[in-house]
Amino acid sequence: MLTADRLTKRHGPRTAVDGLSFTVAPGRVTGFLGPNGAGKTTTMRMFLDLVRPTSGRALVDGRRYGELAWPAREVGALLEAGSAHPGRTGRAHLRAKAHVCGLPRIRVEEVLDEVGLTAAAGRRVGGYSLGMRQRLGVADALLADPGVLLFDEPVNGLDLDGVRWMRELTRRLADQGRTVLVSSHLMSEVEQVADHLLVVGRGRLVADAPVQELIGAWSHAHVVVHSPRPGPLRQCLERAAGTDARVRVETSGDGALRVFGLSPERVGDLAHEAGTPVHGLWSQRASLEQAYLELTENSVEHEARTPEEVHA
Ligand SMILES: Nc1ncnc2c1ncn2[C@@H]1O[C@H](COP(=O)(O)OP(=O)(O)OP(=O)(O)O)[C@@H](O)[C@H]1O
Repeated sequence: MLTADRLTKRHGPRTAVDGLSFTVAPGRVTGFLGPNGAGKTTTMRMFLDLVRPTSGRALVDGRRYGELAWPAREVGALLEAGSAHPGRTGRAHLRAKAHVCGLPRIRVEEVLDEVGLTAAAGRRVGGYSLGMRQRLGVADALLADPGVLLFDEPVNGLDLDGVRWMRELTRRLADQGRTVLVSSHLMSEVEQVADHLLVVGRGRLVADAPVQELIGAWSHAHVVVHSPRPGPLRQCLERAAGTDARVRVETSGDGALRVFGLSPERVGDLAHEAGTPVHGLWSQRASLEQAYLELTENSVEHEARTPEEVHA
């Protein structure tokens, strides 16, 4: 379990992390989502005592990292590819860490096998591809079999096979009952692997909810209607909406009308009643990615909100 309690980090006048409070529960993958510069890396580093909070607390199983009896056995992290010395072999890098942690050498072979690096373990890290370095970073994180894992942008630079492998691995680790926090700046990426999402923008928490709940609340449908006479059609739709605040009509760049709060059937019937020709009419779902971009773009003005509040 990870707990951020009013966690704040300032660099001079710049606030990187601004009063974040959340918990990350075991047994599920929690996506830590936000655009570049939102404060994800800084937050993760505060859990590992690599960055000292200006105020607030970052706790691993209720304690600060520095207070953990066996930190490496309690929390593992993949922060950036390339932290291993380029002149060392992958195996030597892991053996050195195993030695420090008091682990048997056989454990090194186990994790090498788990991340698919056994064949390359005797080669120098300097010659590894980015994907191989990511795998070595994961092996390093898993070496002491920790219950808590922090992965910062783990799929950056990976090819399709590597991305799939990383997804399956994070799922497996969560299914084993571990606490898994995975950061990304892409909704499309975390959406596929996370059970729960923490969304940050400009250092502040803007959403904290299960992925399914966010999909339900953010992917609002609307009707797109093309007419050679959009003006009269718009007037007729707005008249029919009356005082119903859920109904909204917008004109998009290509002249089509976007109608929120009415079914496609109702829009078709209203156009027919008004005698306006319709050249196209369909129902469309706004993507979760789009909703996320809108939410984080304006995040500086917002407090953390539930999905219902986001679209209220
Ligand atoms: N040591 C530092 N000194 C000054 N500013 C910093 C420092 N570390 C981070 N920042 C700033 O704090 C903000 C948050 O950075 P952080 O790296 O945590 O964001 P991020 O969400 O991980 O983004 P990215 O995906 O780009 O790494 C950014 O504006 C960054 O420039």
